[in-house]
Amino acid sequence: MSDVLKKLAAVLEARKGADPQSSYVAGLYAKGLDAILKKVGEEATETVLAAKSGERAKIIHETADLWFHTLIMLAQTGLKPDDILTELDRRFGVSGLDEKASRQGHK
Ligand SMILES: N=c1c2ncn([C@@H]3O[C@H](COP(=O)(O)OP(=O)(O)OP(=O)(O)O)[C@@H](O)[C@H]3O)c2ncn1[C@@H]1O[C@H](COP(=O)(O)O)[C@@H](O)[C@H]1O
Repeated sequence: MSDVLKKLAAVLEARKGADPQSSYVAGLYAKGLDAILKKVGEEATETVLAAKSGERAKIIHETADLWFHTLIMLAQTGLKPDDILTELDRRFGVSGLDEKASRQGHK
């Protein structure tokens, strides 16, 4: 799968030292965690409405906005996408689905 999450997370880290006037992300950091969480909440609502509309392009656009703002939230709280991917990977392993998937792959 694409490593865009990792690349984007690196850009978001770099924006921590940027002028808030020069960058949307730096501007959000400057406003603080509450402002970031407000955006996450708004984007989550917009994603739900998009899914209800059933419009594929809208769902993709709003989910991208939600993921993007979630990545900013993670950066602000000292976390990286890998922390979440590791947790999902662990759950996948616990469910036994990875073993089943690899067995099917070897059929
Ligand atoms: N992926 C994104 C991205 N997705 C969404 N957005 C911004 O997130 C905001 C989404 O807010 P809304 O949907 O509410 O739309 P809006 O009404 O225009 O925004 P608001 O006025 O409500 O803030 C918009 O301003 C978008 O421009 C993004 N801004 C930046 N990026 C990436 O982040 C990187 C760093 O961005 P800068 O910090 O701006 O350089 C860039 O290189 C891009 O790759």
